[in-house]
Amino acid sequence: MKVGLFFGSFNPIHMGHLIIANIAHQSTDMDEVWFVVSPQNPFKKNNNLLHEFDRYNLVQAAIADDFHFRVSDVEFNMPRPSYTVDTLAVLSDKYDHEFSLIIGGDNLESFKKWKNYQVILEEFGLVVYPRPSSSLNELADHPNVQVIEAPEMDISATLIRKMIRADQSVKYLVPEPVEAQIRAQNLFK
Ligand SMILES: Nc1ncnc2c1ncn2[C@@H]1O[C@H](COP(=O)(O)OP(=O)(O)OP(=O)(O)O)[C@@H](O)[C@H]1O
Ligand SMILES: O=C(O)c1ccc[n+]([C@@H]2O[C@H](COP(=O)([O-])O)[C@@H](O)[C@H]2O)c1
Repeated sequence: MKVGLFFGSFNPIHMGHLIIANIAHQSTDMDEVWFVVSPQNPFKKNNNLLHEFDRYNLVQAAIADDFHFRVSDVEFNMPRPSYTVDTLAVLSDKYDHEFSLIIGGDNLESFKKWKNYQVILEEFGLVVYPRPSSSLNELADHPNVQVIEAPEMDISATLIRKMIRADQSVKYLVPEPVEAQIRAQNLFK
C-alpha cells in the first residue's frame, strides 16, 4: 500500500490541513494519508502547545468519517524534538508500506536543513504543494519529487488559537466535531 505522510503539530488541525490531505490523495497514487502528530517540531517553540494526546484526539475527530485518512502517534514514544527521518525509519520497520512525505513549498525551500534530507529524498520521496510566498527550488526537479496543484489558503493554527482566545467562532475553519471538542474541553483558553 502507498501512504502519504502529513507531519505537523496540528495545534489544532484545521481545514487547510484537510483540504491539502484530500488533494494529495486525489492527485497521486497514494492509497491513504496518515496525519503524524509531532509532539515537538524541531523548528518551533512550544508556547501554547496543547498536550499531544489532545491534539491527537482533535485529528481523530476531524478524520473519523474518512476511511482514506488515519492519525499516527508514532512520535509520542520517540526522542524530542521529532526528526522526520527517524520517524520514517521506525514506520518502515513496522509496516510493509511505501511511504512518501506531503510537504508545502515553504518546507521544500528549507528542506536541505532537515536532518539527513538526502535519505528522505532518495528512499521515500516528496509530494509538494504550493504555499503562499514560497517558490520551488531545484529539488522540485528530483525524480522522487512530485509537485501537485492545490489552492493556497491563508489559514493557520495560530489564527485559530487567537480567535478562540478572543471568544470568536472558528466555524468553517475547523470541522464541526473539532470545534465541539475544543468548546467542550475549553481548549486554547
Ligand atoms: N493553510 C495551509 N495550507 C497548506 N498547508 C498548511 C496550511 N497550514 C499548515 N500547513 C502545513 O501543514 C503542516 C502542519 O502544519 P502545522 O501543524 O505546523 O500547522 P500551522 O497551521 O502552520 O500551525 P501554526 O500556525 O501553529 O504554526 C505544515 O507542513 C504546514 O506547512
Ligand atoms: O526532521 C527535521 O529535521 C525536520 C525539520 C523541520 C520540520 N520537520 C517536521 O515537519 C513537520 C512540519 O513542519 P512545519 O515547520 O511546517 O510545521 C513537523 O512535523 C516537523 O517535525 C522535521
